[in-house]
Amino acid sequence: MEFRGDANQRIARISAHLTPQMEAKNSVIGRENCRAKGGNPGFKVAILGAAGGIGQSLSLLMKMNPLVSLLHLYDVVNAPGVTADVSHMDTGAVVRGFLGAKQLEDALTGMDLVIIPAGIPRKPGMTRDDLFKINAGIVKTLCEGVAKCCPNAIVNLISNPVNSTVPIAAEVFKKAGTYDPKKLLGVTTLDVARANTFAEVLGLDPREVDVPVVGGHAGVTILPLLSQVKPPSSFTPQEIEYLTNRIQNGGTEVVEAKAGAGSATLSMAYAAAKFADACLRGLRGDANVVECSFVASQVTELAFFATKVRLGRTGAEEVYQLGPLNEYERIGLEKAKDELAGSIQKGVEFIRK
Ligand SMILES: NC(=O)C1=CN([C@@H]2O[C@H](COP(=O)(O)OP(=O)(O)OC[C@H]3O[C@@H](n4cnc5c(N)ncnc54)[C@H](O)[C@@H]3O)[C@@H](O)[C@H]2O)C=CC1
Ligand SMILES: O=C([O-])CC(=O)C(=O)O
Repeated sequence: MEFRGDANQRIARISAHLTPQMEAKNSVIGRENCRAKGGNPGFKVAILGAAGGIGQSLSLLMKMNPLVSLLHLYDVVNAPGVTADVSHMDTGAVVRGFLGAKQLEDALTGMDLVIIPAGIPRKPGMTRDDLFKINAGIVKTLCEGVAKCCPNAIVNLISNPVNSTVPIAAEVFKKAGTYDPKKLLGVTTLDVARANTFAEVLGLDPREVDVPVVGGHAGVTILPLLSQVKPPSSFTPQEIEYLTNRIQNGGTEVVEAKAGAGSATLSMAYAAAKFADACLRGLRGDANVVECSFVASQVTELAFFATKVRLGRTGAEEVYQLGPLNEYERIGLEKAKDELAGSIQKGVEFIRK
C-alpha cells in the first residue's frame, strides 16, 4: 500500500472517503484521473433519493458495479447512514454522501450518470398519476440541479409517473438550454423484467427470454409485444390476455401485496441497476447495447414513447421502430397512445404554465 502525507492527513482522507488523487483534484477530476482505490478508471454516478426503498438497494448494487469509480448518494433524509453503510463494501467505487438541498449541487457536480428514484411511492388504491402532485415538483427541482451542475450527464428517471416526469425533465432542460434528448431516459426496465419472468408459461429460463415492452410505464400504456418474443414462440389467445394483464398490472400486484408499505423496491433496484449498467457500457463505447426506455421519439406521433433504444457514448443514439404488430397489439397501441398523450401533456404544462 502506498502512503502519502502524515498520519493525520491519511486519517482525514479516509474518513472523508477520498483517495489522494480525488482529494488533489476534488470533484472536477476527469474520468481518466478518477481512480477508485486501486481500481480501474470508471464513471461518476449520482443517485438522488438514495435513502429510499429503491435508493438503498440501488446504492448497494451500484457500489458493486466495476464501471463505477465514484458514487454520490443524495437524499433529503438519512443519506449519511446509507453512505457509511455502503462505503464499507470492499468494492472499487468510492462513496460520498450528500444530505439536503444545500448539498445537491455538490452531489451533482462532475457526474456522468444521474439516477433519480426520489419521490413518494403508491399505496393500494392509487394510480401512478396520483403521485404527480408531489413527485412533479421533486423531479423539477432535481433536474434544475442537473441542468446547472452536470448538463452533459445521462439521466435515468425512475420517479413516477414516468409518463409525465420524463416530459417534465425535458421541459426543465429546455428552459435551461441544456436539453439533449439522447440523454434523458425514463426507466421501464422493470416492465421488461416482469415480462421475461412471467413468460415462464413457455417453460423457459427468464434469462433466455426477451420480450420488448413499449409505450409507457402505467397501466394500458405498458404494451408487451409478445409477438416479438425471443426465442420466437407462440402463445394462445388466453395466454396473451393473461400475460398482458399481468405485465400491465405487475406494479399494482406488488403495491397490494405490500399493503400500504410501498411499491416495488427490490425488483426495481435490480432493474435500475441493470439499466444503469447498460448506460455505462454504452458510455464506455460497447457495441450493441440495447434496452427498452421511455425517450423522446418519432416512432409515433407522440413526443415520448418507450421502445428499444441503442445506448452509446452520447446516450440513446438510436431509437428503434416498433416492428410488425399483430391485431391485438395494434389495438393495445391505440389505447396506450390515448392515455400517454394526456400524461405527456400534463408534464409539459406543469413547467410551461
Ligand atoms: N420506473 C419504475 O419502474 C418504478 C418507479 N417507482 C417510483 O420510484 C419512486 C421511489 O420509490 P421508493 O424508493 O419505493 O420510495 P421511498 O419513499 O422508499 O423513497 C423515496 C426517497 O426519495 C427521497 N426524496 C423525497 N424527496 C426528495 C428530494 N427532493 N430530493 C431527494 N430525495 C428525495 C425520500 O427521502 C426517500 O428516501 C416512486 O415515485 C415510485 O413510484 C417505483 C417502482 C418502479
Ligand atoms: O407500481 C408502482 O407504483 C411502482 C412501479 O412503477 C412499478 O412497480 O412498476
